[in-house]
Amino acid sequence: MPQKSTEAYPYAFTVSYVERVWQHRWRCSDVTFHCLEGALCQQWVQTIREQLTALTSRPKHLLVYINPYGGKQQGERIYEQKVAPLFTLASISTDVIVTEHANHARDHLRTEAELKQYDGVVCVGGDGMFSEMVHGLVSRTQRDNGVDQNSPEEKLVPCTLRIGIIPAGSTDCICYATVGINDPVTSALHIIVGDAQPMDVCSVHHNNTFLRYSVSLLGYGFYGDVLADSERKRWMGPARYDFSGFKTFLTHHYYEGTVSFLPATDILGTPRDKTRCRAGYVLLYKCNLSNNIHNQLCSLVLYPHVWGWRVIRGKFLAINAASMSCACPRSPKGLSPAAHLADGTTDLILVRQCSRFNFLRHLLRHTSKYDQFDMTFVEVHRVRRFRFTPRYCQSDSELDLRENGKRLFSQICRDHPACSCSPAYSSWNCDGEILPHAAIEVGYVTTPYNLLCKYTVHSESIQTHSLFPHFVTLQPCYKMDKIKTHQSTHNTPS
Ligand SMILES: Nc1ncnc2c1ncn2[C@@H]1O[C@H](COP(=O)(O)OP(=O)(O)OP(=O)(O)O)[C@@H](O)[C@H]1O
Repeated sequence: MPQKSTEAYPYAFTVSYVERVWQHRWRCSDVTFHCLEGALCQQWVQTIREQLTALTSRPKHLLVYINPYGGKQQGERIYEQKVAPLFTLASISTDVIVTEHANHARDHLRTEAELKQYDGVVCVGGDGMFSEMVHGLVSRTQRDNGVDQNSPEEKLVPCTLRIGIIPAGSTDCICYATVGINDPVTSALHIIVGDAQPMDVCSVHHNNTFLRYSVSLLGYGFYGDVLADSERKRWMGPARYDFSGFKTFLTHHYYEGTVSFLPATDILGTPRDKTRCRAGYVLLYKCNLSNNIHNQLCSLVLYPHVWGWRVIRGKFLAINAASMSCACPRSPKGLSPAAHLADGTTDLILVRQCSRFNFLRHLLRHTSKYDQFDMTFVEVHRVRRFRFTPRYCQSDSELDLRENGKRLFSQICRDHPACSCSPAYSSWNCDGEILPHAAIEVGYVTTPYNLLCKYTVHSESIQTHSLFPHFVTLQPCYKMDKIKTHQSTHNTPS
């Protein structure tokens, strides 16, 4: 600000706000307002403070878990340098726990954490850390409410606490699919402004025993085999996924079994919709419905009339259940581009036995804008529940798919000599973890918690550099000589 104006308006205050700088990337900017009178300045500060305090959706106290070993092992640095300063600016107090071992966050949330004192729980890490938090929080909520987690018939009780994720992992698919970008600052700003997005969770069972929750991808066949192989090659770092992916593609194993599912027949959207919705239901985007109508529609689809179970037997290269789009930087539209985050369904994608060339075409569709499901050997169903039973039933001694891959393979070939090329079982990849059973039942897809993030639905209509009505924080009222000078901005409260 020119020296003359500074003298004319000696009082000032600075407002920080969130700015969209490029597509889904957000940044914090600030603007300084200059006043003639100290009292007027103080009045402005006071009023804006009151407005900010009245915003109940914003978190004030957060519990933060940092995985120091996720991704490129930058979790602590990312938090200290990029996230903590923003939380401080927004007057958010935090309790920070740097995890010391796998499942530290899960067990702490499940048993010790004093959850009542927090407005949300945030993890700094990848999808594995996020899954730990989901397991800790959802398990604790079900236990506190007397829900039997082992029963696939039971619907999950919602958690009151919200969950946030700061991307610091290898793939960060959940962050990408919900925020639209893997950027720690953008995620921190979504958390600060209190954006929240309900999310579906599937509970996975075997013989009426709870195995795990899934929020993104349950994959048998191709994605299970890729994960199982890549786990044995951890020493290769992130390159292991490419290596194992290529190897699994070449082996081209198919698996026989029976898929039974309960179709979600009464909902309006389908997995082949062209439009995208990251806020629960597609009509919000298509017809610009008001939030009220959107909420009514969401509750409508949560209490549906359901038709009977359908059964499909066959030989499958892949069976995938996508509870969200599963978009990631490599597959910007994801495995099921039109999947909704919170409509109580999952998109069940069946890829039947086909030639390698056709399977390659199918995989390449994940990276293109063309319809993923427009192939004769691919079918997709929006379902509320499903089961899978492999053709050759397992005995319990054969179940340790994680560690005994080779032993299992030879055992299977012994037991099933007709099988000369494909093993009888694959593994289930459940959000990046291998399940110990091939026969599974997925309970009702429910929406038990809110994610502190949001993939803005009307993104196309918002101009870059637009000012969001979210004041992040307010600097105190200073005399002009105490604040930093902003040459480019000159705002004067009237
Ligand atoms: N202190 C720790 N030491 C070892 N392992 C940990 C620790 N804290 C968390 N973990 C485990 O590390 C696993 C991987 O972490 P995370 O998901 O953060 O990173 P990633 O696997 O690199 O990323 P992504 O899941 O996005 O590919 C998690 O399953 C978690 O259980």
